[in-house]
Amino acid sequence: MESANQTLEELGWRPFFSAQVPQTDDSGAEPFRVMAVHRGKIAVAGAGGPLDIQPGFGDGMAAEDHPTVGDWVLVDPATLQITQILQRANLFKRRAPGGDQKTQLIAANVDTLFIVASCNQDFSIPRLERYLILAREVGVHPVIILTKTDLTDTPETFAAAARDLQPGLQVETINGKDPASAASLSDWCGKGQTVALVGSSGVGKSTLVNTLRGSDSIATQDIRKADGTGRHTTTVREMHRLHQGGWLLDTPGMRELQLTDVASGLAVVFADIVEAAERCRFSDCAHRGEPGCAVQAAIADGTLTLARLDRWRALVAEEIYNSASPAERRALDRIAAAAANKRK
Ligand SMILES: Nc1nc2c(ncn2[C@@H]2O[C@H](COP(=O)(O)OP(=O)(O)OP(=O)(O)O)[C@@H](O)[C@H]2O)c(=O)[nH]1
Ligand SMILES: [Zn+2]
Repeated sequence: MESANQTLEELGWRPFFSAQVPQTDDSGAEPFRVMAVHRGKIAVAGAGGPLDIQPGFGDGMAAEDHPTVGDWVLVDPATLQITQILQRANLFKRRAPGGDQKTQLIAANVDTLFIVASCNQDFSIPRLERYLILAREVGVHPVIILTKTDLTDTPETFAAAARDLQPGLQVETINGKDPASAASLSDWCGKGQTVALVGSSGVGKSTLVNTLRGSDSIATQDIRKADGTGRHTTTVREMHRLHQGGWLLDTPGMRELQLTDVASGLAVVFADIVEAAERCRFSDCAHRGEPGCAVQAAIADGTLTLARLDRWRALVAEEIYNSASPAERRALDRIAAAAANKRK
């Protein structure tokens, strides 16, 4: 069992969570971390070791009131029931596929989001920007990981372009196949640390995961092959132990997260444009040539590029669309179709 013999601190326990447990609580409920959510049971781990508990907590309540992997919960040792989900430091969720707007929880309490991209023709600033917006929206610390440094003579050019995205942004360049190179990520992968990773197909996420999990990942695979139970297929979401003692939350849902409802993340990543727009003469300025436009002024003096303004416009339009209800979307589709007809 991956989670055997961990102290609470090693599981990621910290003052943010302990402050939520009343000192005078005589219910006897103890903190556990949700390690995996299977179809028929929830695997948790606490100071006394791992435990399987029955699902059911939160039934009939909103999606957010259900436990998800990474959560800290209080469990009554007598009944083995969850009595409370502690307030989350952050929560990754998405709209369930299909038009019914249902929310699916992906992961909770992630310390660091690795945004993975590669140093080659796939490197894309707009794509990195989208993941950064997601990180800011969720409130998780982002670190940009640029893989495949061994395939380029100029990894620093890629790193510099990424660092330009936001002041103070952490950017690491690595060869994901080389454990010594990936060791530069230790700060975020040590005991008690929880990481998750996103990035498009082929950038080297699986490779990096295998390197970070080290012998554990090989051991786990071998066990799964040997017992042939196929239990992996019944696991919905799971925390994986990293070689350096941290935890990785890695699921397809996590890797493929899309932007939805990220208005505040957008405002943080494009704070320069938002701040300039506040200085425009007209409060409804479209920044398309109006007099007294501070955004156009920023472009003129070189502090803002037109390309960045265009990316912001496209993301704002997308955010409006994605956050709209199905009826609003149909209206937006009609407006777009009418505009396209006019241009013809
Ligand atoms: N040279 C080199 N190759 C790498 C590196 N990282 C990954 N690769 C290779 O790139 C290819 C894609 O890597 P994956 O780890 O499968 O990429 P992924 O992001 O998991 O892709 P998906 O599973 O499609 O999401 C594989 O052939 C890897 O061996 C690296 O740092 N250097
Ligand atoms: Zn303006």
